[in-house]
Amino acid sequence: MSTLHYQNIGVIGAGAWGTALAQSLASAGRDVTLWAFEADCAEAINSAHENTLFLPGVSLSPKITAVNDLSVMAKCDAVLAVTPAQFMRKSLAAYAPLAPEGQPIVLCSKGIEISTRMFMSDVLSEVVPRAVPAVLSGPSFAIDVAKGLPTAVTLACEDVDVGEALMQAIAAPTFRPYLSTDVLGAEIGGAVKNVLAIVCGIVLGKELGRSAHAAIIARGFAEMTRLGTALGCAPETLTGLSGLGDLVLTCSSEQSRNMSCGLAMGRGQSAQDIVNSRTAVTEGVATAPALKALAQQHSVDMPICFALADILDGQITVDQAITALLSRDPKREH
Ligand SMILES: NC(=O)c1ccc[n+]([C@@H]2O[C@H](COP(=O)([O-])OP(=O)(O)OC[C@H]3O[C@@H](n4cnc5c(N)ncnc54)[C@H](O)[C@@H]3O)[C@@H](O)[C@H]2O)c1
Ligand SMILES: O=P(O)(O)OC[C@H](O)CO
Repeated sequence: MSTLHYQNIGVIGAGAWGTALAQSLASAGRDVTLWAFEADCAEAINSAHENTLFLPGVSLSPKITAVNDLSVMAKCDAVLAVTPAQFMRKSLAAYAPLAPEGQPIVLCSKGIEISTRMFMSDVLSEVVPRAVPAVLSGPSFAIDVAKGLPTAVTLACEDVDVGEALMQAIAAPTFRPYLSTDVLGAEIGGAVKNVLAIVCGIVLGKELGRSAHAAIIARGFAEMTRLGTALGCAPETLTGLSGLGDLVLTCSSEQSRNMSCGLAMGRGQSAQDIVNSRTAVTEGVATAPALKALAQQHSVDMPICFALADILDGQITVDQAITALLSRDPKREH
């Protein structure tokens, strides 16, 4: 049992997920300060207790204080970083001069930075090296968590004492974190499953059937495992909540932004048009090319993920990708 105790929790990023996490933390009795990038979003949360921009229709706890000023985060015992992956470096860089030595920063976003092929923990170590890094990831739709529907997630931190204290702070009646020390392993699942969820959406949008859908999930999991193994992650992390757990959720629900993006692509819309029509982030679209580059750098074959990257950058059409995947040489399963 850790002797550390975290009561004041900051959340950087008031999108759907940051807001849902703030709500869950408040339900667990924590004092929560939620930083919103948009000043009017912070104002709406404080005055109407609703995030009308990113999580409309959920009545938020009045115990959540929203701010538009990052300096408040420095007074918190621990901070959750929840801005989309492609904005994470910018948000952390703005916070870096304020961050106290040894403050735990829990990365809750899922993706790989396009320009550097870095996972969020690599970005954090580079930008705020004096923070203690942790990762929270697993099957968790923001709306479910905000409504108090139950789920379980992986909470990874190499410092076991800090990890245990974070687990105590984040655990809520219907939100159950399981502790791990495999930070990178916990990040891989979240990044790769978003890419695979788009592919699963395409499969269903093209009406290729549930058998093809299940085959993509299983072969996609094999790709995730190959990458994780090459990068030194523990196999049990990949079969856990942040890996297989989140893959199953995201690939099987139209509620997922990534899955629904794929569905629309399978029905003929371009990814760019879909992304442009949304205020919400579709992380897999940005992560797919970064994932392809990272996997190639490590000589890891991920044909399903590569096919999506090639569709997104216009090298091949959806139909050509399907034909190419189906005409690969037969192989051993393992
Ligand atoms: N929504 C979910 O169900 C869910 C669940 C688990 C994890 N996540 C992950 O959480 C992360 C955040 O997703 P979300 O769903 O909360 O976001 P969202 O789609 O609800 O909102 C978009 C977010 O982007 C921010 N933003 C837009 N422009 C910005 C800029 N220039 N600089 C900084 N921030 C900017 C907005 O303030 C807002 O917080 C993603 O990595 C996502 O994969 C989401
Ligand atoms: O809506 P998505 O596709 O961004 O998925 C949300 C969460 O990551 C599910 O765990």
